[in-house]
Amino acid sequence: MIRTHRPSSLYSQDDPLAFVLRPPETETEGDKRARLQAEANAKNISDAIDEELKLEKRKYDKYRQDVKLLLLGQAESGKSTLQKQFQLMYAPESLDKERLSWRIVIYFNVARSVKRLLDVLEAYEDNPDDESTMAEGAENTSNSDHEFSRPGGSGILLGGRDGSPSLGSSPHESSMLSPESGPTSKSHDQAKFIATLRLRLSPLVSAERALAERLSGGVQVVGSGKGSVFVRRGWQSSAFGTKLGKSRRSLSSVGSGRPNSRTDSRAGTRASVDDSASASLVVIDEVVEEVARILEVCQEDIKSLWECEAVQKLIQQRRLRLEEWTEFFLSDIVRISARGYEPTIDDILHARIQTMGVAEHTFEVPLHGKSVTWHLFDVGGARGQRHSWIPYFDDANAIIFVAPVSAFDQYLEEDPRTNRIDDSLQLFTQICSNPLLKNVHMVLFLNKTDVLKAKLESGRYSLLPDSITSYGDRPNEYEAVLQYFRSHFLQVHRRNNEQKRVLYTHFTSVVDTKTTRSIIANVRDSIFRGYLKSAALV
Ligand SMILES: Nc1nc2c(ncn2[C@@H]2O[C@H](COP(=O)(O)OP(=O)(O)OP(=O)(O)O)[C@@H](O)[C@H]2O)c(=O)[nH]1
Ligand SMILES: [Mg+2]
Repeated sequence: MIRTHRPSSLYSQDDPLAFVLRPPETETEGDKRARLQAEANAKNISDAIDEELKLEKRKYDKYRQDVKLLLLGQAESGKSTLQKQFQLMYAPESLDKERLSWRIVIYFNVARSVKRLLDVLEAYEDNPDDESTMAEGAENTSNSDHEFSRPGGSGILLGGRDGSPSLGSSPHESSMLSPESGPTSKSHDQAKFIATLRLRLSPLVSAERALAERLSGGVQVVGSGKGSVFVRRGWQSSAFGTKLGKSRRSLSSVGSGRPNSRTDSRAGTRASVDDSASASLVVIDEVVEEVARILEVCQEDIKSLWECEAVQKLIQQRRLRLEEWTEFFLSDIVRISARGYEPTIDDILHARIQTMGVAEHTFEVPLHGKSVTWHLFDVGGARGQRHSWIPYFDDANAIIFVAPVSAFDQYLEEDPRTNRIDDSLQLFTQICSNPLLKNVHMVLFLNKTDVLKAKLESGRYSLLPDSITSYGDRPNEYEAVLQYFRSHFLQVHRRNNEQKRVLYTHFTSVVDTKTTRSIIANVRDSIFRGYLKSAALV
């Protein structure tokens, strides 16, 4: 019946394709065999392609059902540290296997911190009365007009109003130099002491550049802060795959800027490396071994530098502001410099290296006796990195936005005019209002609460109206400050919440494994509730 409605040519008894493809009448037996063989080969290839497509489709269908979680937030907010906590919880053996490869990062953190202390002392020696004498990374005093700026760039960040600190007086220093009494000879001896330390520590300071190059594979990221070192996912295996006995690289051979080919070629692409695979290499690197030897020799000098009165006084006066990891590693330098040192999990959680692009980590997370694959996307948070987040917005199920509440007195490394809390609020506004993310489960981590607490308890920091314009007459106490910052973030969310979605907020210190574990479990459950609903499994 249907036939009658169709053009007659379609109902021809002869298949036109078969007609064209039919063998020539002159085909010999040999030709026929060859033709049949070619047809069989073509069919095999076609079947293989079909199978591959089916596999891809299955993978894609599964990927669609997996949980995709983005960790977003500005640089240094704690995203990668949170990723390590996920790894510790759901793939602990992979973090354990990576343990040795973290040595280079920790050594780099130590070398850079030592260099920084020496730079500050030098600047200070040259100009002891200049309150703006501070090292790189110290706060900028100028021209921001946001809520968290200091009115008129006043001295809240500078401190140091009670005269010039005197240099040096650690036990090691006294025993070395036996300073004479009297201010002139003391300051002379102290200057000599610092000069001696500078000389003794020069191999470590020189090694800093070599370590940076080794870590970054010579890749320089423009516009992302002074001297920052970025790594991609998988750096543990790709950057230090040189095993002893094969093409050794020593301190003297680095500095050529030779890029690591894998690190380079993947720029702008998704970097996805299986955790267990990347971690299984035993990494022995000549550069690292040489730095380990230098550290072993220098440990007492580093300790003296760290404990010396000049440094401690500059810290007290907030003329020298140190990052969390500097304090953590220098306070424990003897352990870290010991022969055969292996980083602990706590060391790994405190180690600092900037993330480049977007790094995907995959975990199997248990759910009702089964397991669901979670893809965790840890992004680089510096301004120059943020463009790379966007391709991941499309199919994200959940976001953890990490905002460091301790950063109220800090400015972006990549833009010293922007206060870090302001930047976090602006970024959070963009995330909350992004139409691609309107159905995403949103979690906010107000992080580095331990650092905030320590700052406030030191009595050296204040949020009173002279430092933050809208703080009003609230008390300068931890709880009040936390609630104040929380209310700012909640307000941003409320103003950009047409979908009436819930915002789950947590006060966190993601270097603290115990508390972070229970927060992760909480976040996992809330994400799963949404996941089950959307997967129509309940
Ligand atoms: N004390 C303390 N230190 C923290 C906390 N969270 C992160 N850190 C430290 O802050 C430094 C920066 O943390 P990362 O996790 O590398 O920051 P990130 O957000 O991944 O930074 P980018 O990769 O540059 O975007 C590391 O040395 C961490 O150990 C915290 O809650 N408390
Ligand atoms: Mg990171």
